[in-house]
Amino acid sequence: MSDPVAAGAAVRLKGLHKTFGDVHAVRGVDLTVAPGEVLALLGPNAAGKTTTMDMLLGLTTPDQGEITLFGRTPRRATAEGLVGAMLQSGGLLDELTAREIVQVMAAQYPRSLKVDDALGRAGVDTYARARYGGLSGGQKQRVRFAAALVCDPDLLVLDEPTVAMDVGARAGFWAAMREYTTGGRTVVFATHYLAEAQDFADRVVLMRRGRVIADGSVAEICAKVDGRTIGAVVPGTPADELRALPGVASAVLRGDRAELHCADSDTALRALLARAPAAHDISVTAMSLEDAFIALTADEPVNTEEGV
Ligand SMILES: Nc1ncnc2c1ncn2[C@@H]1O[C@H](COP(=O)(O)OP(=O)(O)OP(=O)(O)O)[C@@H](O)[C@H]1O
Repeated sequence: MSDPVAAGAAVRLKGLHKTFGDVHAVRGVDLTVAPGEVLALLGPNAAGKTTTMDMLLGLTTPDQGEITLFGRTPRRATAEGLVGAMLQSGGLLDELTAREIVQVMAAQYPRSLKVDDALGRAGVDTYARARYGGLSGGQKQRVRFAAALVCDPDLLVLDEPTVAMDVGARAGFWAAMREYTTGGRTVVFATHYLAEAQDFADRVVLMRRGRVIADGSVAEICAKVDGRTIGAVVPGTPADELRALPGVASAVLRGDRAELHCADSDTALRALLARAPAAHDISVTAMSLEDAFIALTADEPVNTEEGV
């Protein structure tokens, strides 16, 4: 490894490919994650996020490519307790209590947090003695989080960690994550909640059809998509006239309030004020992460399981 960043990387994926029958799920993913980085993996359904994470953790073998975690194989890094994971798949034993599950996990590692500490950080204290099988979906997620944390890992890998959590549980989860990352630890998480990526990630990697199509900070990803949105109250101006203004790509009118999506917002704003001099309450905003996500994955069928 000649690249010093790659040499000291928490995660290094090089030329990863994975095929399931006819489905080429991951098609040449290269990714280096520095220690201390919090990386959100985004993409539509079937983009290859879970397959990439499973390979990263050594749960699935790539057809091609190399994976190292802190310079070790995934298996070795996991055995040394450097990696904690919270995955969509893999059930925990329904008969055990939350506390027993975390105890079993802790016993497998050379160093670990105190079980009560992990339970407390994950917000499980109040139902630690309840059987796992009897817990709600969001409560189970938090037990999984405690189980991932207990080895006191340097890298946490989380696949849609807040699925099934209510608003309060989700806020508690991210507060615990902030505490965990304060010490410079690394997190790779996949999510469909773009606000979580926006609020929590240092870096966003956008996947589509098995490839990385954008990689950067939220601001950098948003800047990949040209355009801005102009909002304004425009009394008596028909939508078709707004749509026809130079610089405007599309327009939505709700009552007198217009939202103009613009390829060239300077030109559009001048034209708007010329056409509707009474326009007021004007705002010009950059693309949100959601706008960028939709634009960059635009021809992707929504909610399909097709990967080819
Ligand atoms: N074990 C498997 N057997 C067959 N096909 C699989 C398997 N695992 C994944 N796939 C396929 O690989 C593609 C990528 O799936 P993957 O779960 O990695 O996507 P994802 O980005 O995590 O999607 P989602 O957001 O829906 O969780 C999909 O087409 C999926 O059907």
